Amino acid sequence: MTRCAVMGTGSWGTAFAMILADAGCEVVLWGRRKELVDAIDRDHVNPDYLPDLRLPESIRATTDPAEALAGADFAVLSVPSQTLRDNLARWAPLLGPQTVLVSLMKGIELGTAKRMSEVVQEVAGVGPERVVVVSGPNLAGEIANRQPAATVVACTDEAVAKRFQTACHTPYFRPYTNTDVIGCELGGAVKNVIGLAVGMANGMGLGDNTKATLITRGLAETTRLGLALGADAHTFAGLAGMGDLVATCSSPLSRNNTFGTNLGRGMTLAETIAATSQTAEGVKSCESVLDLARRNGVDMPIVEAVVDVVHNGRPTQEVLKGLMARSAKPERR
Ligand SMILES: NC(=O)C1=CN([C@@H]2O[C@H](COP(=O)(O)OP(=O)(O)OC[C@H]3O[C@@H](n4cnc5c(N)ncnc54)[C@H](OP(=O)(O)O)[C@@H]3O)[C@@H](O)[C@H]2O)C=CC1
Ligand SMILES: O=C(CO)COP(=O)(O)O
Repeated sequence: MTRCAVMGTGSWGTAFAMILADAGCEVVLWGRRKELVDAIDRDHVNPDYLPDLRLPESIRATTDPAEALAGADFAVLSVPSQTLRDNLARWAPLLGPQTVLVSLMKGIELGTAKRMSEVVQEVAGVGPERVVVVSGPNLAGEIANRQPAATVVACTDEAVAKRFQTACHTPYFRPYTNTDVIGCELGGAVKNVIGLAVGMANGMGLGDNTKATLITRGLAETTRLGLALGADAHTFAGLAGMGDLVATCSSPLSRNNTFGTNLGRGMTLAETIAATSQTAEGVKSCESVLDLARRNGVDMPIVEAVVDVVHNGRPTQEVLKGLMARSAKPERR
């Protein structure tokens, strides 16, 4: 039986543990808070993140990373991106020699501008063939209801991607493989930033033309960055690109979209942060995505606009005016 450790008892870690258990894997969830872990282990419910979901009884939970990772075929990493490096440094000595690390995270590291799979390789000291990325239109709240969804399982080694595809394939969750890890990760990280922008437009009372423009031009700048980094343009037309962008930008379940909506409605950054209990990766990753773009000479005006609002305190109206006043240019260049 395939054994999976899921590191993180947040909304996606918990929903993904359910997927793996439903697909027939033996699953141990690791969480850092004893009271939450005890509730999952005893009551088969995660009251803090997905209180309406009754988890499969086969899922065990622990606060001991060694217990979670012992004998794991796959270590599925689901903590906020900016905490991965420190967490993984503690977990790396506990990994088996064959354990494949799976990133569910959609962020870029601040300071280094590294993708999560790069951080994993560096900290765990493993090659790219031991790192899998899962990314797609996968709002945890919908998956927890076992609503049909698809995703992308990416690894440079297609055989490894296929192994994890089998491990997480259920009647309601359909994983496709891809060997373009860079494209899949960028799709996941940048869509959060575009989700913030679309949320802002929503909060400002703007309509579907504005939102469709931000989505489409957002995808154009994501693709530009991806091509500069060696990704395959086709990935951005797929589930990890367009698919996730559409889900995030249209759903009130998206934390990034909701965060942007609150800012667009005129809440201050401090008020918006106080109103957000879960991880909205784009809030931090907008800065690291912009950093990555600048390091590679790529123009990302929407990402820059989001940074201006979120981190430089510029009013949304003024930033939007600035985007519209950019010089006229051909759609493709
Ligand atoms: N939710 C979703 O729909 C989806 C999320 N993702 C991605 O999955 C990743 C995880 O997000 P998600 O589960 O949604 O986030 P949540 O905010 O729901 O949960 C965060 C989890 O990380 C834990 N955590 C927070 N800070 C630390 C830390 N410093 N060290 C260790 N653990 C910590 C939290 O523990 P505690 O409860 O103790 O604070 C909690 O278990 C993100 O990168 C996100 O973009 C991808 C697809 C879908
Ligand atoms: O990544 C997600 C859906 O695919 C979840 O989006 P949020 O993090 O914005 O909630």
